[in-house]
Amino acid sequence: MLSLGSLTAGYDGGTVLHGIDLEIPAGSIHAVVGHNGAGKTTLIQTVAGLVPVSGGRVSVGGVDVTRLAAHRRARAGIGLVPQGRRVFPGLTVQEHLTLAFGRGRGFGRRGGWVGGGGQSGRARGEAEVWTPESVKELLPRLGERAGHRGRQLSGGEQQMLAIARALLGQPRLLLLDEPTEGLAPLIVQDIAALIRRLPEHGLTILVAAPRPAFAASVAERVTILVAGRSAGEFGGRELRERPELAASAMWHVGAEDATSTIGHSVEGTR
Ligand SMILES: Nc1ncnc2c1ncn2[C@@H]1O[C@H](COP(=O)(O)OP(=O)(O)OP(=O)(O)O)[C@@H](O)[C@H]1O
Repeated sequence: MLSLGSLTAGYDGGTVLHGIDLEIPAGSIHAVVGHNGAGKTTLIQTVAGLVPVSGGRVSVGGVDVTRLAAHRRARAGIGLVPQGRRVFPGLTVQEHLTLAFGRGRGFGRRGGWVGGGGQSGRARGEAEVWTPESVKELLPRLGERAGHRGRQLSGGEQQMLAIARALLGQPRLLLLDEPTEGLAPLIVQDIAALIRRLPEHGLTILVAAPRPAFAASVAERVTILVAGRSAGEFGGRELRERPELAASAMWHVGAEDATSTIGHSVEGTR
């Protein structure tokens, strides 16, 4: 579904991602883990089309979208839940949902790769078409809070609203950037349970998270990012059973030259 090949990207100030390779099958959950500044947000935003690619390729559903602008990727079915949630403090939950639904109408149904490479205008394969009502069924708390304004919501409720808003863009690939940032442990479990259920609704997920334990609790596969490079890919189950594998990959490549030590550190931890 999502395929990154030798992806290099960054900002005017310099390259942040150095040759990332990643394959995420349709309907699966993949997490990318790393310390602050490792490049998780840059990776998510590069897939969303918000950070320019300087080398390599991004393809979704077999179609190369490397040169496609962000708004066209959104229309084609790439949804983003940004870091920090970006909920409007003065708008109610219902207003957020209504606006997102209006904006997302027709999203996810255009672009060659949607619906298994169908033609423009063709309906999306089996992925769900979300409405404000159906996202409130998925997230009953939002129904209970429909009349509350953004600023009255807890951090967990704001995160649910941010996810609901992205779903109303009718994505098939959903990118989540640090969805548990600043949340209490019990709420983190709720968000994890929610993310695990999303593939049942036809979604493929890429989630960025600082903590390997959270990543391993939601994802089938976990990539460890160190200084903009992959320092290893593990099974979620493998990391749940042997959390030291992630710690080792994250810490062995530190002050030393990342390029020369990554291969060694990954080999040494398997
Ligand atoms: N808009 C920007 N312009 C220039 N450099 C940036 C920009 N955003 C991030 N960077 C740099 O890119 C590198 C990777 O940052 P990024 O935010 O992708 O990391 P991260 O893993 O998401 O970290 P965090 O957990 O702190 O969000 C850092 O060195 C950062 O300073």
